[in-house]
Parts: sequence; structure tokens; C-alpha cells
Amino acid sequence: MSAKIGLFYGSTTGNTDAIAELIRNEFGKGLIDLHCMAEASEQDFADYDNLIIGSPTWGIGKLQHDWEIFFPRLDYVNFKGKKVAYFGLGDQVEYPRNFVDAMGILAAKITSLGGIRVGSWSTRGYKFEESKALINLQPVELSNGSITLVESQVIHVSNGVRASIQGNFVGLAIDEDNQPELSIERIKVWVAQIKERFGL
Ligand SMILES: Cc1cc2nc3c(=O)[nH]c(=O)nc-3n(C[C@H](O)[C@H](O)[C@H](O)COP(=O)(O)O)c2cc1C
Repeated sequence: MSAKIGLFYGSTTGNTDAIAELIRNEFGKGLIDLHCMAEASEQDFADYDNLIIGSPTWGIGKLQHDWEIFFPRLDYVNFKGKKVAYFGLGDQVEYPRNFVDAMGILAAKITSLGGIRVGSWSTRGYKFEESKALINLQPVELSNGSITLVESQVIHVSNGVRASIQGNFVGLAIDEDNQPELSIERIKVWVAQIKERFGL
């Protein structure tokens, strides 16, 4: 029998692999099945109502290799009604204009295919210039005249300096290159948040 959550990830030099293991441990025994994208198929996604998607960013703003190969096949996965949380690895010092872009690219694609995004994460504590993984809150007026805040994904933010950008990422951002000492605590807080959203 499958676990309650399918965690699908790609990893070129092993960092995302290690973070996926930490996330699985934080959830506790038996809740998460890990699927490496080098071996995953469209059908593997069908077993789960709850998904976690993880990718580092490579090649300056690009998906990790196995995700890049699989990307066109996402169109054949049924994401409708599934809750999907995202995590991304990146390097905010070397790649401040493309920090964790891959997480944003995957979230935009999977959300367009019907996935319900959960588990956004504050940008507080990171310094970078641009990221495709940012979302913002926009005020929208409802028919009864009241105002509500609706999340939308920001594709381009450009202020030209490496700075603290206020807002939220679409999912958990992990920087093993510059802030490895913060990863465990970030995972703990994020997992508690998405556990609730997954109804576990
Ligand atoms: C050639 C190269 C390109 C990279 N490009 C980006 C990038 O555009 N944005 C980013 O946030 N991180 C970038 N990174 C950093 C990686 O995402 C980071 O090291 C990550 O932890 C690697 O994960 P992995 O070991 O699972 O493959 C790059 C690293 C290298 C070596």
C-alpha cells in the first residue's frame, strides 16, 4: 500500500536527496514515499492525494536535469484536486537573480494543471534579487463590496540589489550552500504547517 504522501524530487549533487530524507523523517514513519525523478513515471503520482515536489535550480534559473526531462510528461499527470507542497534548493549568493527559480517553474506548471498549492514560506531571512518562486497577495473586491486578499505568483521581480524581499515563496526555500545550519529548523516549521494543510 502507498503512504499518504508522495514526495517527488530530483537531485544532481545529493543536497535535495538529503533534504527529502529529512522531510520524510520529520513527518514520521510511513507517511511519505520518496520518488526520485530519474525513475518516476506519470502513473506514480496517481497513488497520492497529497504531493511534495522538490527541485534544486541548475544552469542559472533552470530545472534540475531529471525534472527538465520529465517536464513535458507532467501534462499527462492528473493533478486535479491534489494538494501539492513545494520545496526548492538554491544558492542565494552565487545566483541572486535566479534564487530557487525551479520551485516557481514547477509550482506554476502544476497549479495550471489543477494542483492545489499549499505550504508557502516567508522570504524573511534570505537575501536575493529575483526569483520565479515568489507569490504576492493582491486585494480583490468581492461582489458584496468586501475586500479579500488573493495569492498570485509573481514571475518577475527586479529591484537590482541583493536585498531582503518581503513576501512569500511558493514553498520552502533551502540554501545548503550558504545557510545549511538553518535547514533543520526551517524543515521542522514548514512540515508542521503542511501536515495541517494535508489534514494529517
Ligand atoms: C552550475 C550551477 C548552477 C546553479 N544555478 C542556480 C540557480 O540558477 N539558482 C539557484 O538558486 N541555485 C543555483 N545553483 C545552486 C544549486 O541549486 C544548489 O547547490 C543545490 O543545493 C544543488 O542541489 P542538488 O545537490 O540536489 O543537485 C547552481 C549550482 C551550480 C553548480
